[in-house]
Amino acid sequence: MAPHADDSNGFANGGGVEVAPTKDLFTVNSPNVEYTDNFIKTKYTYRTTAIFQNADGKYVAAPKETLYDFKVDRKVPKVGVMLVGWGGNNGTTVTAGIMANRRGLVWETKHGKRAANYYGSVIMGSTTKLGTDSKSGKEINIPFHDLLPMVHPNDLTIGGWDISGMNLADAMDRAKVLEPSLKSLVRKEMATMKPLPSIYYPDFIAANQEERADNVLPGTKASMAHVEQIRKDIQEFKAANGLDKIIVQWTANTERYADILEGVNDSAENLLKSIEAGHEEISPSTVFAVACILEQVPFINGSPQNTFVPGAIELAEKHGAFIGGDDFKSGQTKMKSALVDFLISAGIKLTSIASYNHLGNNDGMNLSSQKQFRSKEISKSNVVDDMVAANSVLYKEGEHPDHTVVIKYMPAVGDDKRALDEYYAEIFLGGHQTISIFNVCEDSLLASPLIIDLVLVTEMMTRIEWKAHSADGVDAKYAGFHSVLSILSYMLKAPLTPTGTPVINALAKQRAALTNIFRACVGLEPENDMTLEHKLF
Ligand SMILES: NC(=O)c1ccc[n+]([C@@H]2O[C@H](COP(=O)([O-])OP(=O)(O)OC[C@H]3O[C@@H](n4cnc5c(N)ncnc54)[C@H](O)[C@@H]3O)[C@@H](O)[C@H]2O)c1
Ligand SMILES: O=P([O-])([O-])O[C@@H]1[C@@H](O)[C@H](O)[C@@H](O)[C@H](O)[C@@H]1O
Repeated sequence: MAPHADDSNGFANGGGVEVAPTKDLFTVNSPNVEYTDNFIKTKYTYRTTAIFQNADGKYVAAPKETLYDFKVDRKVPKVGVMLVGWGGNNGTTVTAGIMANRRGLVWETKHGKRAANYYGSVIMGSTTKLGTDSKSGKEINIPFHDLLPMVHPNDLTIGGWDISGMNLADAMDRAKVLEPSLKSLVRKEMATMKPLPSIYYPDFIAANQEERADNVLPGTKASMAHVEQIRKDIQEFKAANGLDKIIVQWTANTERYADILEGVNDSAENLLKSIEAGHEEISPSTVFAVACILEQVPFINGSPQNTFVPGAIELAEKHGAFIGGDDFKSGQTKMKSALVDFLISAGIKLTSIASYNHLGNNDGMNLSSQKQFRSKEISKSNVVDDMVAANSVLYKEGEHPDHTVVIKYMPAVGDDKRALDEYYAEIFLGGHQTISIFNVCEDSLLASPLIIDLVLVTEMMTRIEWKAHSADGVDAKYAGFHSVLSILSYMLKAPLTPTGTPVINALAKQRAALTNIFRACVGLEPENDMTLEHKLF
């Protein structure tokens, strides 16, 4: 059914004039949803449960309703993605992958023909339940990408920076990720792509990376000149390609953690002063983040280091710029966040997690250096904290499973990481359950779809605004979501959240948050899977 035109208070009155149906896969017929040529406007009742504790310590639960107005810009812009570390395994793989999809390529492998796809992308490869068929009662599921007017990855323009000046065809060969038959089909176009020179502060990544650093800007410490050069690169890339919007992602090497120093990077003002002064504790990734924030371009960190020092977060909030991170959640950890959620929510007391992997790509070589490994060890270890803390039946205050993370560099296996995990748990009457998993992850083929999802969701968030709904029609101003995009957590190992807010790592909860926030933007209730229509008759 086509939507209705709005009435005086800006929302459909259910009896207005029909407007032309949109080209979207679906429309929502509701008095709380209005479609115009440019916007979807919804009046949304956000229902939660407020908990109070009375004098004798008992909880009192009270349903709570908060009214919001959401506004979605339906115009899909022309979007550019600039990758820091473009010449790496992920960067070359995601570039070739989008190229292959755009051209509908099919190539020969030893297992027969293979066609380009977006498997592993939650936005492009999964579906979401829209609702229940009013006649048959069957679930109606739609491609996740159709839930909101999102950019299509085939339409993305890709560029970026690398400390290695190798063109993307040669870098693709260096990465050793893709089949030769596929590489031959994209080689010509990839060879025309050359990363922009980048900033390189040797102390932040492993010394074994030095030999590829032949494409660097002058200076080995932070400087405003570096910030301005990155901003200029962004502006020129946007203009040269006729783009409406740019998203920047860090898929460069894992850096060591930066020390959080009072007066240096603890506030926006101090961080800018420190960059001006060339302080040696400011990392390349933080300089990129500052440049993007000042350029009002979203910056996403796909690596585990603490790019977003307190000063960077404050700067983003001050400028209303989007940031997100940290560390793509591609294989071993993604599985962990689902398995731990299953075990603990099933009342099984997980007591030990051993996560070992070895890999032979350049990332693995960089991680063979202890300081860079430590960044990864942190992001891979914290992923169970919320699930353990939520279950006081199994775990006493402060109690948690043993958890060890080991990563070894074994050049022979290249990008095909071998992950060996053991989950050991206590079960009924003193029994034990041991789950051992051997998992070969082709790391870059798992991470590249996440790079795409992070771009699509981040870009969509730049077109969503909200305000508190006021019944008396007082026109509060629309605003964007908080600068720290915690909605991205499904794609990330160590989700960055607004200061003081909880970190959710449980994979199902992360996906539900993404789904239901997008559903709210078209005026639909959260999916709860109660299916009472199939239980009460
Ligand atoms: N592939 C995965 O499964 C996966 C999963 C989670 C996180 N990550 C993270 O993503 C990042 C990239 O992974 P990868 O496998 O592509 O690594 P890679 O080593 O193949 O690529 C990193 C690229 O970054 C470049 N680089 C390093 N410092 C730079 C700088 N200051 N500016 C610009 N370029 C710079 C390197 O030259 C290299 O080309 C790593 O930090 C890795 O930990 C990867
Ligand atoms: O996402 P995930 O498979 O848990 O973690 C991976 C690690 O196991 C791997 O050693 C590292 O090189 C990748 O960058 C990635 O972080």
